[in-house]
Amino acid sequence: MASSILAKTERKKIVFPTKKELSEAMAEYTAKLSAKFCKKRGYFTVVLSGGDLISWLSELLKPKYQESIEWSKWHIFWVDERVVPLDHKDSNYKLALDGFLYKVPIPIANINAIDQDCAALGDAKCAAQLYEECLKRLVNRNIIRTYKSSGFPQFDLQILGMGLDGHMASLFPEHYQIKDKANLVTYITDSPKPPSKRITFTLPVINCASYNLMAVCDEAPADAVAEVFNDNFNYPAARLTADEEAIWFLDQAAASKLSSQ
Ligand SMILES: O=C(O)[C@H](O)[C@@H](O)[C@H](O)[C@H](O)COP(=O)(O)O
Repeated sequence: MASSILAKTERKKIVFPTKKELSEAMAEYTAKLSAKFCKKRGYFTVVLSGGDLISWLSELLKPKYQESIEWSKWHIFWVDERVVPLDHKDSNYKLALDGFLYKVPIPIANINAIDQDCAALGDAKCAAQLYEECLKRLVNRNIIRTYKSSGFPQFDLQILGMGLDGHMASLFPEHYQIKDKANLVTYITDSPKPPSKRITFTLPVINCASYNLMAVCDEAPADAVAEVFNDNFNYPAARLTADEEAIWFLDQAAASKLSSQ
């Protein structure tokens, strides 16, 4: 069902001189979309991943955003999560909570973590199934929109990072999860990036989002960035599209291997 409903947009990019400017732009981008969606539908659905970008998002803690953003209308999700107890240092939920979410007035009921029992037991399959059910419940309550008439969840903004091997979310090269078009959420128990057990949105769900912002900094991922911009689809991140806009925010170092900047 999913391949026919995949959203398609051109891949865009903006290169920033430094990480600081990139994180300021990321906060501004997020705040503008928050205003747009809160006005339009009274909700803003935001999907986070793990990694460095959470620290870049702390720009949103600045007073101008603290005061202007309608935090009570935000609903938070994770594009991927490590299946570890929610208070474990490897948990993406804990990372975002400590780094940013605790410090803004988003109602706790709007923060959609994976099931804590599955997480504590390290049961990735169960965690993926329950997270998919959670998405479906929120679709039924009209908090998450659906992409056209497909029934696929459509998030307002998804903020992603990319690994050195070109993975995004927990969709890794040469792992079957990248081909899953039947489920909304799937799982992996042999992730090349530790920890090994994770859940992840599938590619159709990722690409149905209205706005996908991929943020990559530093020299280490520069080769992978160049592969993506050469359309090397063995790199999962090269498959990122969106309904409205799929945009890459790069710092100068991450963009250093691109043929044109
Ligand atoms: O939980 C995770 O590991 C991720 O969601 C993963 O997809 C991450 O976003 C990239 O690996 C980039 O991570 P860094 O920013 O740490 O390089």
